[in-house]
Amino acid sequence: MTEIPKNHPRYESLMAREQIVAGVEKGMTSRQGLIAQGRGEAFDYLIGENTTEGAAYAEAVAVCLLLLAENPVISVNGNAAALAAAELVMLSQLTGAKLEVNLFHRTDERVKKIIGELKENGADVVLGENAEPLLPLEHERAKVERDGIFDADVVFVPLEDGDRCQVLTDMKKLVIAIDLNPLSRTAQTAHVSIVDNLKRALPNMIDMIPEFRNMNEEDLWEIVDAYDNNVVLMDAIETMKENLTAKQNEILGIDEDSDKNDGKPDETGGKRSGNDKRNAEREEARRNARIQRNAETARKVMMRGGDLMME
Ligand SMILES: Nc1ncnc2c1ncn2[C@@H]1O[C@H](COP(=O)(O)OP(=O)(O)OP(=O)(O)O)[C@@H](O)[C@H]1O
Ligand SMILES: CC(C)(COP(=O)(O)O)[C@@H](O)C(=O)O
Ligand code: BAL
Repeated sequence: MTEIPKNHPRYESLMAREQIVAGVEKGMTSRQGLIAQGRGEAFDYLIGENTTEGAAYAEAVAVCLLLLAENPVISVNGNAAALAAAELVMLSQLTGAKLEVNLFHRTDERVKKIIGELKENGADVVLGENAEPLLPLEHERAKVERDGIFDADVVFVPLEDGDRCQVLTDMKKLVIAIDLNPLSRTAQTAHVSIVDNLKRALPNMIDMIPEFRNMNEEDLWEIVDAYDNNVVLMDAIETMKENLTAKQNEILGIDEDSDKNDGKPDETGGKRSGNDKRNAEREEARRNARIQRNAETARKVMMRGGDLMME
């Protein structure tokens, strides 16, 4: 393993690479997983390598859904096991969700190794070894356990493929996905698409659990019902556009802050101008508008999900 100094500007991302490489060396992660991580990194760069407001919102709704579900299952693949085995186990213990290994590049050996890794991190039972081809798919992701993904009402699929995501939603399950690519078929198909790095999303979700754990079901449903996945996807794409525009302006030497100083000191001791204040107000208004739009259109998407669950 290459020693990565903690003060390296790309520390987190380089460490994740080391984890994925270690996962391949242990026989848990596929070599294709290295490429998938690279695609994720590219989108992470565009989103600013931070959890956006929209992603945090999706993470909160995902926690509510996992707490509401009767038979929630967390689907684990080779990348997720390499990046966050301990967090997956913790999330399963805190929400009562089962863990099931489900692989695209499936081999019995990899399934066993991933189960072993989850157990080493404290998991008691991990499904996946007795999977049968129960999903209408012509590849290995069709193999699921009857008591696990097949019977689940909510399936949490960190790093998922669009095909299975579609099939699971067709089976009237609620699907939560983590995918840094808001354009992927997975992100577009899931009911809750968390456009965030798996390594940030899982700890965030674990931290949120105490906030929601003692809420009654009605209040949790209210949060879920008010959610609109389209707003979250739009927000992720908008953030990427804004980041690209800011970089473009930087290259062009356009100083967005040039006319902002009118001499008023801000809380950091610097200067804060009327323009600056107006920009902050505009940003606030824009954020409120997004949330407003969200509230207005939310019911359509998640109520539909809620109805499906009731059927
Ligand atoms: N660490 C990570 N955190 C979050 N997302 C990630 C991470 N690593 C990879 N991804 C995303 O996971 C996805 C996994 O790759 P995969 O090849 O299955 O997607 P895909 O074929 O593009 O999916 P789809 O069928 O949904 O269009 C990629 O879209 C990538 O952006
Ligand atoms: C590499 C991976 C993201 C995961 O593969 P597995 O661990 O076999 O489910 C796969 O979905 C792919 O896109 O190639
Ligand atoms: N994204 C293609 C393979 C899979 O994840 O199922």
